[in-house]
Amino acid sequence: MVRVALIAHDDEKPEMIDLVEAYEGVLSEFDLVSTGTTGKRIMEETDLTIDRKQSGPLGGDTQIGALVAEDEMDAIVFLRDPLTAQPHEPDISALLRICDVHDVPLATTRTAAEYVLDGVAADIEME
Ligand SMILES: O=C(CO)COP(=O)(O)O
Repeated sequence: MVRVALIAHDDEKPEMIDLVEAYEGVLSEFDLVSTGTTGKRIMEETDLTIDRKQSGPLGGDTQIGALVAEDEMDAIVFLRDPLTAQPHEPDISALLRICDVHDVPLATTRTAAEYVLDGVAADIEME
């Protein structure tokens, strides 16, 4: 099954909820993983089931990075807040880097996320 991670910083969580509601049908076909609070919010607002890792500042990005390193992730949607410093910036950078290393598609904005999710869904349909 296709495995997709959903992560959003606090200021981006409303955008993530809006995106997930628009793509709920597509996302319901995927095996979803998320950082703690993002996953909690998504499950409160939708019928999706998500494997919630730790909250980002407590290691959630690192846990998802480990899945990328083990070639267990197919795509990452990470709606980052570009205007606010995060205490766990090293973990965030490490996740972005390991996605580059393993060539895992990573979207950090709403529009990029739509392209990535549409692409992953199209790949499934072609199989
Ligand atoms: O901080 C995050 C990603 O770096 C997101 O963590 P939460 O989903 O727990 O808010």
